[in-house]
Amino acid sequence: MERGFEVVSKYANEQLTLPYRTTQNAAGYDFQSAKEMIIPSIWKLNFLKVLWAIRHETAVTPDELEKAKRVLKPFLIPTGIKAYMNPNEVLIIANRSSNPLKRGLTIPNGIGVIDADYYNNEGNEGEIFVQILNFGIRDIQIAKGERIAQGIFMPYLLADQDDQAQKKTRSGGFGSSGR
Ligand SMILES: O=c1ccn([C@H]2C[C@H](O)[C@@H](COP(=O)(O)OP(=O)(O)OP(=O)(O)O)O2)c(=O)[nH]1
Ligand SMILES: [Mg+2]
Repeated sequence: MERGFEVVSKYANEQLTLPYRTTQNAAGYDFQSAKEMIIPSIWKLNFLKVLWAIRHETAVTPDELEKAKRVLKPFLIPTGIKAYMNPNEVLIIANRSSNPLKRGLTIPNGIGVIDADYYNNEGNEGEIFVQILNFGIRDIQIAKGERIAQGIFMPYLLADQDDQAQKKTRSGGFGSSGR
């Protein structure tokens, strides 16, 4: 066993498709969304009003502020998939190039870095999520099973000083190691 994909246990009975390549020399394994999701356009809220209000400390209703925070925060699309790989390998999650062009969907972290020690971590079993922000003018509906991003396995290198820093055991993702 070198590297590959498995369905995380909470999706065991949902007939998810493991990531796959669509052409002979495709580098990326396409990941599907595990759930139907609506990704609201960041322009949907009264964006300028909220920004103006915050900046000038004028009245903005708690509702407007809540909506602003919700819509401006990236959404995490669950894939229901975990990836195993050799310890010197990493899985890079990249956007599909058609996503920004056709649907205004961007991956705000640029790329996702899926560490080998994320697999089966005690916090979330290593489920891979795709961060998405919709900068388009329409809300976007993502169907369950729709391809949303691609994963590329790569080897990575260590710096000469690598053993100087103590290593922790990974217990989750998205800031689990602190700030
Ligand atoms: O798009 C992504 C990026 C990361 N991850 C998971 C896998 C990765 O191993 C873990 C940690 O990612 P990263 O190190 O980039 O984020 P962090 O903010 O430094 O979190 P942590 O403190 O958990 O390392 O989160 C995803 O599922 N999707
Ligand atoms: Mg990290």
